[in-house]
Amino acid sequence: MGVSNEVPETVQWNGKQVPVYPMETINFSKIICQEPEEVEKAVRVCQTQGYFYIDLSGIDGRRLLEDQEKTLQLMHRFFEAPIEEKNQYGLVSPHLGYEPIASRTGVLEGTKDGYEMIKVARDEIQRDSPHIPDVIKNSGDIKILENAIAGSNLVTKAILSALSTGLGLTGASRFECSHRNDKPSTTTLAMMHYIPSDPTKDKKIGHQKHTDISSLTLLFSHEWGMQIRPPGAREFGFVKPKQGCAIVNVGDSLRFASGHTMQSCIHRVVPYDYAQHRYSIAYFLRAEDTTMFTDPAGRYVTAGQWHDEKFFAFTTDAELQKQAPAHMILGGMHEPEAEEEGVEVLAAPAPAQPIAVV
Ligand SMILES: O=C(O)CCC(=O)C(=O)O
Ligand SMILES: [Fe+2]
Repeated sequence: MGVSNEVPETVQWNGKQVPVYPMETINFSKIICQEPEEVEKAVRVCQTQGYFYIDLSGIDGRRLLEDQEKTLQLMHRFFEAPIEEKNQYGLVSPHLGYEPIASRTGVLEGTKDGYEMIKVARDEIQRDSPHIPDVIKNSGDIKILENAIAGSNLVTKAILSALSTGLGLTGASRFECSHRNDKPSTTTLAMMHYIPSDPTKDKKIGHQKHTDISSLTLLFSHEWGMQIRPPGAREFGFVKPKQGCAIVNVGDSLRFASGHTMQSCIHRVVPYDYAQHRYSIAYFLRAEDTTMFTDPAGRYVTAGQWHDEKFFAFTTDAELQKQAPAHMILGGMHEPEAEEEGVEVLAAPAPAQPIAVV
């Protein structure tokens, strides 16, 4: 079969045809220069969709792609280590430390999550003796983590700055002014490992449906599994990993800071190939802890408070989570009548077939 560059519209998954949603691509090199057309496109995409690919394949972004490959190697070494070594400091705070598999609600009714995660906070890595487990704390490892964090910070800040320009924000009202590098925030690099799982029988599955707390999330993964639910869409569908690109999600903080005009991306992770391990790296650019905004309930809250409340909702047991205000997990985004709640209904057990495109 010939190789096609076309994105297939649907893919066979879990016994039915599931959409593969297209995403716009924003060029990082153009964003750095704030080229007006690219800036306008970024604003439009954030207002209408809340997600896009950022193309890092040019000279300016390529280094970051290399840093991510090094981070992946480090992650393999970390996740293969014994649990006592991974859990040396436990979860020091919500944005720092190790979370074992099944710490949160899973993607299916009655399941727990199917991933383990190590988070290294941007503020923490700059301390003299950061809480990073010894297994990834030699000087080479620290350099890799620093580069990944600093590079991701540059990319997300450049996007943030372009969005401010595109919205005509000036002075202190520009988004960067509530994301200053030297002010405390929960900004963090999260490295995740999803274990192989079969949704027809396993009880530790994927990553529950949510919007991110962050302002912008920069996400790298070579493997399929990420699903989004675009604004107004009746069902979840996959997004395709794209060579040379990372995925950017708008999170709650930027939605709130934009007066709720930007869309927070509703997403989740499901096992695509049930036998596959999946690795993802997410940089969560968050607002300074003391930044104030109005949440979907009309409360005037700090970014720190929104983070803590939402983190609690994520990690609390499923019954309590259901009692959390509806706007909490989805950041005030609305879902049209749930035609399907996806994988809860497990029609057929067949895993997805690999797709013949690159
Ligand atoms: O693993 C992924 O691809 C997404 C992870 C995610 O949505 C999150 O950590 O917020
Ligand atoms: Fe997320």
